[in-house]
Amino acid sequence: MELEDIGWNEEFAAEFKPFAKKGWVPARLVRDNKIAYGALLAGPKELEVVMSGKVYHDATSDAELPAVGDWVALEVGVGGDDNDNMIRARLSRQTCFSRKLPGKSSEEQVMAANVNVVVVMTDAGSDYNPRRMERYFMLIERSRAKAVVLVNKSDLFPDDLNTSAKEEIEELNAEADVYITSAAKNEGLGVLKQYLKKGVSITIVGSSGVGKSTLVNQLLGDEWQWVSDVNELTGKGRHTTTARELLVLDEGGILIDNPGIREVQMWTDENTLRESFLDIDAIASRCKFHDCKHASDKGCAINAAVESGELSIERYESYLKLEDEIEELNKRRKKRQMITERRAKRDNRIKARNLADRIDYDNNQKPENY
Ligand SMILES: Nc1nc2c(ncn2[C@@H]2O[C@H](COP(=O)(O)OP(=O)(O)OP(=O)(O)O)[C@@H](O)[C@H]2O)c(=O)[nH]1
Ligand SMILES: [Zn+2]
Repeated sequence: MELEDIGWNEEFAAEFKPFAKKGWVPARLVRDNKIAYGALLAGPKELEVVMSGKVYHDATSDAELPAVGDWVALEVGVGGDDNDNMIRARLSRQTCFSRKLPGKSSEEQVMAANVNVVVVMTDAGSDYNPRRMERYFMLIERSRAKAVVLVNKSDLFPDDLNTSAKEEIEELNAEADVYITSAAKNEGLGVLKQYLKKGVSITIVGSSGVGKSTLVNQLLGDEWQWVSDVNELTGKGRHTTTARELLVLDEGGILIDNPGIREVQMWTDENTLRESFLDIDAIASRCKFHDCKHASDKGCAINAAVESGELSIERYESYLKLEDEIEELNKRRKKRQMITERRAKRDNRIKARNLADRIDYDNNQKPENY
């Protein structure tokens, strides 16, 4: 395995020159364990690494800390205890797939660095939501990666439905490549070959249950050939490598899949939910009473629409559940935000765990006029 196989290129090499003079080596981060990172080096070799106090302190926000997919300059074998591989610098990101955390408008969370292609999975059925698709496109455009959309589960829907979803998505974003696929039946996936080339990093996003894992399994093949040469070297079996968030596919291409990306599927909000019921809102505006609960209220336009067949009963029921769903969503988000903040505080403390860093860190924690 060469560095090029895992995404190294001329720009990275140019930026790395001064670091090479110090005896540091390039590595790509394949895992973020919070306490330590996993890094893949030429060889191939996989090492546990920690970030230096300088890298930690120079980061003015969490988004600037090393993330999965980043290229770093590594000092191998300093000290002698378990902290002996140190991230000395992070190279500039050529792309950066990130999201703004809900509630903290300025806080950015990096899901993966240096991703070249983001594959969005949806289907032509209940998952299909043009507003959500637009928001994915927004994230991808900001990341500077290429957008590829799979209208999956094509085996479950009529051809014309699949085609109209595809065409509508193409209208939303002329830059995106859109394909109809069935991950379960391994149909139409061949189009991904054009992206899965040596050194190209891709990641997959989409709602829960849309087929992401099924696609990953198809790409990896039945034998789950995770960077087999690395495995031979480290003696790590398939179960120990599942924690790795960056995989080199045998046929070429690098797959990045981590919890941050997985969670993007929950990244929906009140507005998106409400927008998906705009048609029903329009009907509701015809209700006789302004505060109509659309249950058995007199003069309810929604009830009338259900009776006349203009509105399906299923859609009516999900509309009634909307308010509950929004409340649930907001509760979940608040909880997640609290956990994230608490965890971030703890992790930052742990990351600065070697002694010098720790002293540095503690000094910085003191008030200015201490
Ligand atoms: N009919 C059909 N079923 C599919 C297809 N792709 C996936 N499925 C099924 O849909 C279900 C969910 O698929 P997953 O691959 O686990 O979905 P996921 O996106 O990874 O879901 P999360 O792990 O929750 O994010 C499974 O039962 C799959 O077998 C498809 O193309 N056609
Ligand atoms: Zn009503």
